[in-house]
Amino acid sequence: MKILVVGAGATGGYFGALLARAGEDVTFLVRPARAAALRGRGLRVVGRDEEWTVEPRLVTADELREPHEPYDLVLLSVKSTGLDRAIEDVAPAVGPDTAVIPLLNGLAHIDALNARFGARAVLGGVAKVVTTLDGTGDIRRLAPLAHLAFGEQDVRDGTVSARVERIRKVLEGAGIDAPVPADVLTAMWHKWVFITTFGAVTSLMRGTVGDVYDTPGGPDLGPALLDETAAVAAAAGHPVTEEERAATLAVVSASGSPMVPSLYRDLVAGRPTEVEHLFGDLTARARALGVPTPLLDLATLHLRVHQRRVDGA
Ligand SMILES: NC(=O)C1=CN([C@@H]2O[C@H](COP(=O)(O)OP(=O)(O)OC[C@H]3O[C@@H](n4cnc5c(N)ncnc54)[C@H](OP(=O)(O)O)[C@@H]3O)[C@@H](O)[C@H]2O)C=CC1
Ligand SMILES: CC(C)(CO)C(=O)C(=O)O
Repeated sequence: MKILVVGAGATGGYFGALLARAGEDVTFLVRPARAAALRGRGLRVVGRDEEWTVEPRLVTADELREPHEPYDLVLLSVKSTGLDRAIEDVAPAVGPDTAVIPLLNGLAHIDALNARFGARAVLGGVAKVVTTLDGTGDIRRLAPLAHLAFGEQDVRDGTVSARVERIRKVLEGAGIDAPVPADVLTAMWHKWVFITTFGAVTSLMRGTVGDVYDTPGGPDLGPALLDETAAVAAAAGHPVTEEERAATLAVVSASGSPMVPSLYRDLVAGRPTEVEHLFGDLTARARALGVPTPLLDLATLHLRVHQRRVDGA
């Protein structure tokens, strides 16, 4: 299977490195600065008990415009802020039989991808990894998750298509946990509920889960935010199960927990965040559905003020 990973950052770099290490035919679409860094030191993954490097095959957008065989699978792993550019850059790689799996959190990218490539090409995807790019460009693995749930967008009953089965085998062969949910769009909604709850708790309070939870009044914030995010999902037709609710609460209600999401890491590092994709979109949908979300609105405003500063406005 010919695989193109768009972006060799925290998520794409990690999944792509696992696939390359397993001997799969993987190429990374990267921009020139990342290409130069990767040519110099390889694609290195470091974690608590691991340190390994693959020599990645690289292609830039200009090179991808040269004639080539279409790819079978594209893993799209850019941040939402780079989505429009990435869609244009990857377009020459997408042929009539190419499957595109996005790893982004949120949901709006599905519409953008459908509009550009047609809904048949685009699968839903939910990535659960805890990775970050460190100052040297290495992929730093912060927790032992390597999970990529995916499936056909129009399936609601867990039916596994032939191409999904083929892709699942390849992912699992590389050590990636690759379940096919009954309804991948619902799974994406539920990850969105989780990440906005977790993102709002930590970003609004500028602290880890433990910092917030261990402060008087702090334990109330996670459940209150989850009530709002889950209410939007339910109104949109994707109610969160009790089990998922409990799983999210367990993450945001943990004394001493050092956990933060990638959104928080971007915020405190002064980088752009995915505020519009994750929070702007969710609160707009809440308005349209008539669901009040005062805490989410506050988190959105907080992140927008940061974004305005980053943009130099
Ligand atoms: N980090 C995590 O633990 C998780 C993140 N996610 C989600 O995954 C998505 C990706 O996040 P993450 O991997 O952390 O982001 P990163 O910023 O670490 O990686 C994105 C990479 O995409 C590259 N890129 C951007 N535009 C292009 C382009 N046009 N062509 C080629 N490369 C491009 C960037 O490279 P350059 O150096 O050129 O800017 C960067 O290396 C987000 O939506 C995030 O919310 C989901 C689960 C976990
Ligand atoms: C919380 C986590 C790590 C789960 O995959 C995530 O999606 C993020 O940090 O953006």
